[in-house]
Amino acid sequence: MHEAEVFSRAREVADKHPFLLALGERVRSLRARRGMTRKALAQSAEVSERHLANLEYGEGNVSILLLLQVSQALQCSLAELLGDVTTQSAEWLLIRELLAGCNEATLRRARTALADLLGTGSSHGPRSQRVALIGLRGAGKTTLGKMLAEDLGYPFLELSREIEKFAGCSVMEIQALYGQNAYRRYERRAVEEAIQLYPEAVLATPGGIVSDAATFNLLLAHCTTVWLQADPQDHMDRVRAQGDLRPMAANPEAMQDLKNILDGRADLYARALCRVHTSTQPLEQTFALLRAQVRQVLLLPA
Ligand SMILES: Nc1ncnc2c1ncn2[C@@H]1O[C@H](COP(=O)(O)OP(=O)(O)OP(=O)(O)O)[C@@H](O)[C@H]1O
Ligand SMILES: O=C(O)C1=C[C@@H](O)[C@@H](O)[C@H](O)C1
Ligand SMILES: [Mg+2]
Repeated sequence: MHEAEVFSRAREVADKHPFLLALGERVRSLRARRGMTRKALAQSAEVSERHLANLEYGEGNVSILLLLQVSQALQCSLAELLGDVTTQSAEWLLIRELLAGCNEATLRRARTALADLLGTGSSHGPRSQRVALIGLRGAGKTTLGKMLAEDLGYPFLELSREIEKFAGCSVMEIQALYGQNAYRRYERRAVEEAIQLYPEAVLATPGGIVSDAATFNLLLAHCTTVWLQADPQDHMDRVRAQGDLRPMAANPEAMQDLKNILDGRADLYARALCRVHTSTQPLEQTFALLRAQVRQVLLLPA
């Protein structure tokens, strides 16, 4: 090849987006694994050979629907084409296959068995005497958490305050100055430190703690978790009653946003070991229900 030609080819590759180049490489390698010619794959995916060649060489910006057709023709998931970490080795692929189609109860058993195998589980031995209250804003984590800590004689820890101590500024400032990812790192560190320092404690956690799977896994593995539930209207009213009008500020859709967040997180909050609904009775009675459940789980006298 002429030197100028080599140079121009190298420029062409350098100009392509690395993600598209890697995507193309995965398509070629999967096609090879299936023993398909480009023509055969193009026919099966109902795309032109030209389109497929572009995809395989990282040219153009392939449409998501075309990618879906190619993944179906290759009998793999879109995640595999996109290079998701859970598809990046034979073992990952086999684990995915084992779990595909399992119902939620089986997945839960698999998760706890895996956590035990990896030494991060808690299903052996007595329940952790570290009680973590989770739930959306206004659920009652702080109020009920303090009451429970006093009743059990354990220290009470407000995780947001611990985060603020590390960061040297308020949660709002962390989020505004350093962003959501930095906030999540502080949150993880606060959970790790609480686990290390307090074998017995009641933790009030920030409402969004379930958003980070690694942090939430830590919490589930090392704490006795309780989901404090409430009706959306109660969440809203309680937060407003505390003088935080942010959810309402010039936002007529605040209630819908709150419901969406609650819906989006319900499946995660529901991983908690126990749950107490706080909208069905007044505070003192809710506390009695919480106290009874926690004492039963921790094998403490009623
Ligand atoms: N049945 C109930 N259970 C819990 N709290 C109740 C109940 N009825 C009324 N409340 C009131 O709701 C409020 C709950 O607020 P609290 O600050 O404890 O919630 P939180 O979960 O800590 O919220 P945040 O995530 O904003 O920290 C308190 O003022 C509490 O007195
Ligand atoms: O519910 C949420 O998403 C949040 C609740 C707060 O406690 C903080 O965790 C943060 O502001 C996010
Ligand atoms: Mg609170």
